[in-house]
Amino acid sequence: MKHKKTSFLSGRIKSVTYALKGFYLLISTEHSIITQLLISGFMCGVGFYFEISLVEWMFQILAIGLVLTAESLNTAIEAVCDYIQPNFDKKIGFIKDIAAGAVTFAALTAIVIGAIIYLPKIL
Ligand SMILES: Nc1ncnc2c1ncn2[C@@H]1O[C@H](COP(=O)(O)OP(=O)(O)OP(=O)(O)O)[C@@H](O)[C@H]1O
Repeated sequence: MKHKKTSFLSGRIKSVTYALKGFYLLISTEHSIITQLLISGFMCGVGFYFEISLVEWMFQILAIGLVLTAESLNTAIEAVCDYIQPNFDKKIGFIKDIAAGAVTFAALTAIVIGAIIYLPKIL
């Protein structure tokens, strides 16, 4: 699809506007993202409770960002799949499964980071 030629600056501003629109759509309509945000908020509360260090906060925030990013990309892949093939299709099932697998990678990483931060404080 051809777009009208825009200047570098207005092109960048438009891109940021679309990205913010996507961000708003994710946090306001996608249940998986809302669930992850609630878990992230809870983990931040736990972080304040245990008064974790600056470095621990940095790792926790990185882990949260990693999971939210993976979940968001998975949501986008699911949306593309549902758009191009709304009916049952083995290949679509495979694509959705591996996209969900990517979220599992991120979630496992976050769990390990959480364990490294909190287990010594609990045990
Ligand atoms: N069109 C399809 N054809 C074949 N298998 C599908 C199809 N749609 C979904 N599946 C299977 O169902 C699983 C869940 O798909 P779905 O799109 O419901 O993801 P979800 O993670 O449950 O979605 P949500 O993020 O909305 O909760 C997929 O991983 C895949 O195995």
